Amino acid sequence: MGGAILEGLRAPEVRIDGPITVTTRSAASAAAFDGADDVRAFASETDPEANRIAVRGARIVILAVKPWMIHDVLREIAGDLEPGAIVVSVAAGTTIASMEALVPAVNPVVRAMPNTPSVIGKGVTGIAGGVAADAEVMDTVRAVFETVGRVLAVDEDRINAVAAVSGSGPAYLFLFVEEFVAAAKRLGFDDDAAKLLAEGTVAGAAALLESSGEDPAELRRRVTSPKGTTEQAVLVLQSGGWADLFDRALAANIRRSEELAAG
Ligand SMILES: NC(=O)C1=CN([C@@H]2O[C@H](COP(=O)(O)OP(=O)(O)OC[C@H]3O[C@@H](n4cnc5c(N)ncnc54)[C@H](O)[C@@H]3O)[C@@H](O)[C@H]2O)C=CC1
Ligand SMILES: O=C(O)[C@@H]1CCC=N1
Repeated sequence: MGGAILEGLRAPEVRIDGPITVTTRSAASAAAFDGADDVRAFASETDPEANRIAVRGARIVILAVKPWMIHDVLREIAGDLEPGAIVVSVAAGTTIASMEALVPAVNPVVRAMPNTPSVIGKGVTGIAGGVAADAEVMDTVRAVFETVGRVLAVDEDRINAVAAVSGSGPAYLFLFVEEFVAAAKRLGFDDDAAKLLAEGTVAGAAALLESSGEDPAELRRRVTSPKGTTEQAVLVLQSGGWADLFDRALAANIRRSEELAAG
């Protein structure tokens, strides 16, 4: 996810007082930035001080390690944070209070829940601030994530729900596409043809939804000729219990965030 945010931030139209400093675990990942003038990369595998060096002088520190690693990384960097530097975690199920307990009180903590379309500037990110995150801090964090898409500010008690909808949401869409392609293949299309038809349709429909600004129900109506073929397929799909399926899927997602928060 950190890489997706970085890709978005590096887009030519985005202006940042740089360079951006990143750390990765592996030296090979860091080496990918050799020669870049907009990114400095350090690898914790070869430089045990990597994270501490990286945060020195930074106004905003974005943590994108696995949820169960966030606290250890915060303990590692806490003493090197600039006074007032904003600490942003994108980790699922890691509470603001648990992070605030590990950094100086002068460092505002913000939780962000982005998603992978950030890599092409079409991300959706929910943000929630802790006790020291005043309006200026939230504006700054909003501005960072707006460089890679759209931003919704929420209270922290809604961030697990944001994760369930938009954070994980791309995976639901990709699962739909996988199933759609598989169904096309079962109708007799070879792999290439099934992908062209099914993936092309999903990509085209998503672009139409975005560019038209129309309600999806209206766009569906325009495809569904009365007494036509679409109507028959939609009736079958609607009989599949999607509301219950989605409710259960999102509830399972939120449950997992709660488990992660409980440790
Ligand atoms: N993948 C997604 O779509 C989303 C992920 N997230 C959150 O993003 C976080 C990362 O998830 P993924 O990107 O899926 O995992 P990932 O495993 O792809 O990335 C983790 C990164 O952390 C780096 N890393 C590991 N230990 C490190 C250390 N000690 N110091 C510096 N860097 C270190 C690794 O090199 C790797 O690049 C998680 O907390 C997850 O909850 C949030 C929203 C969406
Ligand atoms: O699967 C996960 O835990 C992360 C959080 C949201 C999307 N990916």
